[in-house]
Amino acid sequence: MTASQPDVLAGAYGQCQPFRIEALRPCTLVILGASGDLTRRKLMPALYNLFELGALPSGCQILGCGRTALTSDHFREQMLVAIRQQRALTMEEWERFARLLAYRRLDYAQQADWQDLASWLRQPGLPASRLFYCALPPDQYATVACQLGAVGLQQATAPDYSRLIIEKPFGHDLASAIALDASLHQIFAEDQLFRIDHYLAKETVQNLLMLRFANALFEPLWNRSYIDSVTIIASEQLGVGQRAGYYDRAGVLRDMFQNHLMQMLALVAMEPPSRFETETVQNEKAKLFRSLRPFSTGDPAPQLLLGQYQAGQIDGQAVVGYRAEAGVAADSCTATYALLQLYIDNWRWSGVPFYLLSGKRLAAKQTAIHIQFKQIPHSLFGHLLSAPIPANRLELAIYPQERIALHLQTKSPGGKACLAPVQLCYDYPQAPLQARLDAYEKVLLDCLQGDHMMFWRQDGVALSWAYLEPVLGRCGSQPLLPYVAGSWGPPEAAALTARLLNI
Ligand SMILES: NC(=O)C1=CN([C@@H]2O[C@H](COP(=O)(O)OP(=O)(O)OC[C@H]3O[C@@H](n4cnc5c(N)ncnc54)[C@H](OP(=O)(O)O)[C@@H]3O)[C@@H](O)[C@H]2O)C=CC1
Ligand SMILES: O=C1O[C@H](COP(=O)(O)O)[C@@H](O)[C@H](O)[C@H]1O
Repeated sequence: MTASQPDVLAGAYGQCQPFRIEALRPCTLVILGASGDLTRRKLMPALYNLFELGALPSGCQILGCGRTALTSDHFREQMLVAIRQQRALTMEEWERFARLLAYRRLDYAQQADWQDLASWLRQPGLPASRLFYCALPPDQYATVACQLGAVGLQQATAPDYSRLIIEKPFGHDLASAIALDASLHQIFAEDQLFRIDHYLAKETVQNLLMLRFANALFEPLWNRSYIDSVTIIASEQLGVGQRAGYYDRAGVLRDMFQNHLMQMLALVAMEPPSRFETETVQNEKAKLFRSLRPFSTGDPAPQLLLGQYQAGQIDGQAVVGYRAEAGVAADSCTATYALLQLYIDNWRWSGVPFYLLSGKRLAAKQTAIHIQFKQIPHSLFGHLLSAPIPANRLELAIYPQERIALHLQTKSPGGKACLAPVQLCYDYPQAPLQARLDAYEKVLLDCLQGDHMMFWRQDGVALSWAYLEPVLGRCGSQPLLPYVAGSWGPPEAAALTARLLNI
C-alpha cells in the first residue's frame, strides 16, 4: 500500500472520516451470477481496484457461482480478461489477486448444490463473514434468499455477519416490490439487506448533503421563496443495447425514475437530518417521498410527456428506432423518454415545480441537477439594458463533468452598465491529482463496512413505487410522442427542455 492510498479511501483532503481497514472483518464474497455482465464489467474490476488499494481485509475470498460449468482456472482467466479491458496490470499483480478467486457451479433450484456450497463455505480457514451478491436477474432473488435460509447460510455468529446484496429493479410495481421484500425478510433481517442504487455512490450525488448542510450559504435560499424550479436530468445517448428483454418490460419510468431520479430528488429536496447517520437520512427521504403530490391531482396538476425514439443519428452514425431494436416488438408502446413535472406538498416547496427528465438515444449523455433561482424582484438596470437579467442558477453536474457551478451576473470591464454572466465553478479534481473510488468500489466497501447510508431502505422503495404507479398507469393511455434519435426528445417538449437546461 503506498502512502497516498489510505487517503483515497477516506477522502484525499479536508476533514475526513478515517478509514480503518483493521475494523473490517475478513469475509467470503459469494457472487451469484458470476458468468454475467455485471460481474465482468463492474464487480470484478472494482474488487481488483479495492484489492490493489489495500481495502479488502486480509483473508478475503471471492467465490463466483453460476449455472455455467467453469473450472476455477477458467473463471480466473475470464476475470483477467475482464479487468484488462478496463486497466493494465502485470501478471505478477494479477497472480496476487487471482489467489483469492474460485468458482463453483450452482443451479439455484437444486438444494443439493446449496448444501455443497454451504459445506464449501464452512471449510476451515475461510472467513465466516459472508457477503452474497445477487448479480442475477431479479426474479432469482427470492429463490436465492430461500435457499440460503434452507442451508443456514443467512446466519452468522457476531461479530461475523451474513449479508445479501441485491440490484435494482426491486420489483416491477408496488405489489411485486412488497412481495419480494416479504420473501427476503422471511430469511434476512433488514440490516442484512443492501439494495444498491449506483447513483447514490456517485461523488456529486453524495456531495448534495455536504453542499446543502455543510454551508450556511445555501440552506436559507433552498425553498419556495428563492427557487423557481428544479430540474433533474439523466439523458443518455445509448439505446437499449442487449437489454431489450428487460427494458421493453420496464421502460424509462421503471428503469430510471423509480430509483435513480427519485433518490436524487430526495437528496435535493429533503429536510436536514439531525445527524449524518443512516436512519436519520433514510427517515428524511421517506418523509419527502410521502410529501409528493399524488400524480394527476391538485392545482396545478403535474404534467407528463412520454416518448419513444425513432431512427436517427448519434455522433454522426445512423441508429435504428426503438421498435427496430433486436428483441423489441414491432408495435412496442414502451416509453424510452419521459419528462415528469411534480410538486412537493410541504412548507418548503409549495408551488415549486420539479422536472425529472430521462431518455435513451438523446442528443447527449448528461446527468445533472439544475436549481433555478427566481428573478430578482426589481432591476435597477432595466432602463439601461436591452434584455432582462438572467436569474441565478446552481448546476450540480454529475456527467460528463463532475462540477458545481453557480451562474451569476457581474459587471464586465468596460462601459458603464455592462452585465455579463459568469460561473463560480468547482470542478472535481481528476486522478492522478486525487485518485477516486468509482461507484461500485464504494458500494462494495460500504457493504464490507455494513454501512447502509447510500442504499435504499424498503419504505423508500415502496413509497417510490406508490408515487409512480399512477404515472405508470398513464403509459398506454396518453400519446407516446415520437422523437428522432440524437435529438433532445419529442418536439412537444423542445421549448420546455431548452428553458430548463439552458440549451
Ligand atoms: N449489467 C449491468 O451493467 C447492470 C446490471 N444491474 C443488475 O444486476 C443484475 C445482473 O445483471 P447482469 O449481469 O447484466 O445480468 P445477466 O443477464 O448477464 O445475468 C447474470 C447471470 O445470471 C445467470 N442467469 C441468467 N438468467 C438466469 C435465470 N433465468 N435463472 C438463473 N440464473 C440466470 C446467468 O449465469 P449462469 O447461466 O451461469 O447461471 C448470467 O450470466 C440484474 O439484476 C441487473 O438488473 C444493475 C445495474 C447495471
Ligand atoms: O441503472 C441504469 O443506469 C444506466 C445509467 O447509468 P449511468 O451511471 O451510466 O448514468 C442506464 O443506462 C440503465 O438503463 C439503467 O438500468
